[in-house]
Amino acid sequence: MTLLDATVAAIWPVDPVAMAEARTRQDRLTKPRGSLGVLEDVAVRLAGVAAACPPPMPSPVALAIFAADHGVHAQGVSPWPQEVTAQMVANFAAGGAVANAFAAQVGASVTVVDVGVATDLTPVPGVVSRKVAYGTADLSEGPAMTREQALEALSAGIRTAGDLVAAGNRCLISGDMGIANTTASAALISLFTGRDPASATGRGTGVDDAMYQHKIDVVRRALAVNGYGEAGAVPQGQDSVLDALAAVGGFEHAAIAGFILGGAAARVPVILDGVIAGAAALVAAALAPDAAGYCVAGHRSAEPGHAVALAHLGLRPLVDLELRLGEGTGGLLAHPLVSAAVRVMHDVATFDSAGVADKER
Ligand SMILES: Cc1cc2ncn([C@H]3O[C@H](COP(=O)(O)O)[C@@H](O)[C@H]3O)c2cc1C
Ligand SMILES: O=C(O)c1cccnc1
Repeated sequence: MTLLDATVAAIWPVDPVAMAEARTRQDRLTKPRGSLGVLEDVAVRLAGVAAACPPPMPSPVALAIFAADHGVHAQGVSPWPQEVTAQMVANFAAGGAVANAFAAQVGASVTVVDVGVATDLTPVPGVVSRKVAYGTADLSEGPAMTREQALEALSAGIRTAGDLVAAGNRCLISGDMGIANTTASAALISLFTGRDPASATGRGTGVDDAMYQHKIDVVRRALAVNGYGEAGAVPQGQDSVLDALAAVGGFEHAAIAGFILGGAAARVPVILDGVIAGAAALVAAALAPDAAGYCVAGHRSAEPGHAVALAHLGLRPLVDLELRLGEGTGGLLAHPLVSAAVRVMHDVATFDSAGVADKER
């Protein structure tokens, strides 16, 4: 049995009994019923994740940033040079990126994992090496990776989640770094939702109008060249899903999909970041439909494909601040909201215990 098979087999639906208990408890707390809006749903979901009411506080919390490079960069789909991936990895390890600042603000640890950066990062201290290859092949000319490589990158994510949970973490946040990865994200989202590439593709780090049209064409070509040009080709079954991921994904997408599966198998919530995480979550849910229940959508990115992915997954984003950075920044910002939602379940008195009169029925 592969690590992926064992992980998928360990994923159960979120617990309906704990969720019903949590919903009942919400209604007994000293507040008008439903007055905490979406936060009540978050608390109920976390009860289902942990199969416990109240659920444990989502801390300690760990961010994992998965970094990789993309052959499709050669098509001119990003205004930034590919070397920025490796340079930003060094920046994460040195504590100098926005993700580090937000992580410090919310008390999250930061783990940086090289799953496929195009340069040798072994000399960089503080980077975990789970490198599958030195970047993917160009997805607009053929498969970005082999099925074996996709499986290896998925396993890297599963192992990272397993290590972080074994170290005592009770909440995981996904992060990404990979110049040109919004192109692979668009291709995955288009492929797994059946939506046209034009509605799944965004401007990433800020391409101009001409480059944006070209980027949509590249995504279209990627789907066609890999045999997904026809509508209704949404993959079903593990081998088909792995082949689709291998065809148009990135190593960090595969790793984040594995990270989600690893969190779900351990009954630990995974707060998703932006469009890269959204694309990866589609892959995770295609491999194990129950995994989506373990995810909280941290935010909605400015990338149009992100909303498409979240709608397909049935996830409602908690924060909408027009962020378009990645790294885990949107997931980190949502963590205090998730914590507050759960703390309510622990700390707030019930009408009975506090002697507060309930409204007349
Ligand atoms: C300095 C810098 C820091 C970043 N941190 C995250 N990204 C984000 O932007 C990249 C995707 O955008 P595109 O597909 O347009 O290349 C990814 O690396 C993503 O993590 C960054 C990008 C840059 C330039
Ligand atoms: O949605 C994101 O996370 C995102 C958007 C643009 C560039 N990088 C990441």
